[in-house]
Amino acid sequence: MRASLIQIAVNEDETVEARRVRAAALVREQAGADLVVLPELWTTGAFAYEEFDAAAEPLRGPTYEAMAKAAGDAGVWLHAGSVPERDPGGRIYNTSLLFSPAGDLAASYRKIHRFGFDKGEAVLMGAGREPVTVRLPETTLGVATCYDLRFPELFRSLVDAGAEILVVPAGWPERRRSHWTLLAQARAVENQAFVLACGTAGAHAGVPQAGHSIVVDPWGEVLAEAGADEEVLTVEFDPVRVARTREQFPALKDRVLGLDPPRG
Ligand SMILES: O=C(O)CCC(=O)C(=O)O
Repeated sequence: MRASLIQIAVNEDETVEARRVRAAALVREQAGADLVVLPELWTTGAFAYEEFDAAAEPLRGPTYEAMAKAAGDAGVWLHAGSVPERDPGGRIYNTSLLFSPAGDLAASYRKIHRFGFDKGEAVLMGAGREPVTVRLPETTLGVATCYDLRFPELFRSLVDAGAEILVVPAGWPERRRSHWTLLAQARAVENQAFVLACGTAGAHAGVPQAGHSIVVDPWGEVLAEAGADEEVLTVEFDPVRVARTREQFPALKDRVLGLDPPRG
């Protein structure tokens, strides 16, 4: 399986529309890949809180249209990253869009864990409730978005639903880059799954982005890692390695569920 992670730069000197056109062209250039991944909120930038309202679009809005066409033109499975989605009631969600190689919507996922504590995304956006997996011909993807990476129980639920490849678009800040790398490896090791984590480059709203998109195998080894700047990270791997790793080192089978509450 060949995957391309498009670590696009999100800078304020480019309009949303210009970046959308550029992202679609970058997706088309990946024809021949099986899976292409874009980062979180790459139209506005994950920290451009003041832009969310103006840039919010319906699920089937301009980003949907551009990405559906690009996936179909390239003939790839496309995780198109996330957009600020405005639902019919006016609420905004951080929603990921996934397309099949025919350009059809295969799934959408509303980010469950919103970042910002008592400000930013956490107050401006609604929270998703439903973990999402997507069945591909040879494997199953489980999806999560940025801050979700800190919540292992979400990833366990994806693995329980059959996920072998965990795809994590993000807009992770440079300031916590060490957490990004560490958590991507931890989610891969504990779930014995591939992790494909695609971040943004550049800087917006005064927040330099970490870049360093990363692909980790089910043994926790880093297969590929991007630098800080805009880059397409391409990697080949065999999803069968997930089943092999889980057979050869069957730690997932040793889970003890439904423990008593702690005493003390
Ligand atoms: O958890 C972090 O450190 C970064 C999270 C984040 O930036 C986000 O979810 O948008």
